[in-house]
Amino acid sequence: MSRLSKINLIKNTIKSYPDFPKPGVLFRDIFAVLNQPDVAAVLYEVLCEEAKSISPPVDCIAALDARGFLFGTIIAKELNIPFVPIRKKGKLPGDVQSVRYQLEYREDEVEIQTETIRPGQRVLIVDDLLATGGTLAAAVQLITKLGADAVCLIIIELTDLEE
Ligand SMILES: O=P(O)(O)OC[C@H]1O[C@H](OP(=O)(O)OP(=O)(O)O)[C@H](O)[C@@H]1O
Ligand SMILES: Nc1ncnc2[nH]cnc12
Repeated sequence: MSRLSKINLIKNTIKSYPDFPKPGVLFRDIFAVLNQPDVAAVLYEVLCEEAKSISPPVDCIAALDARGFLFGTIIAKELNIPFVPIRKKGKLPGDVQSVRYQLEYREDEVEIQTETIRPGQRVLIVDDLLATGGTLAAAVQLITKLGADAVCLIIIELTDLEE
């Protein structure tokens, strides 16, 4: 299967739900892909190929709570590099760095354990979806605060939030 066919298969499997969780939001459900093992395998393959092609290579994967975890752990295993969680406020023990941000339909705060990232590392941030970009921007800020460099890998980019 060509790369384009793989991407089209993934795209056509993602389900869309109008007006969820509130009017005006077209919710894209990545779980529809994980519900079909053959399509999930294609998605994992595309993500791992993408992550492996990054040059210079990344030192670890930082994935976003919660849907980013579904893909970040698989990429980390395939590349044999550490997995680091970026979680919603109050869920990670020990010393943490925090950043507050605005989502498409609410406000939130994300945290990372300071000991998980070393200055100078190249960190691949993984998430399922980019809407306003607020979550990703907050994650990049967290990585930067710890003195590391951020590279990003996102599955779905919403190009029109009014859709
Ligand atoms: O680009 P943005 O406007 O910031 O939105 C994108 C973020 O919103 C969703 O996560 P959510 O916070 O809903 O958490 P979940 O993964 O736990 O469902 C999604 O998984 C992204 O992380
Ligand atoms: N439109 C959307 N679909 C799925 N997850 C989202 N997170 C933020 N906006 C979203």
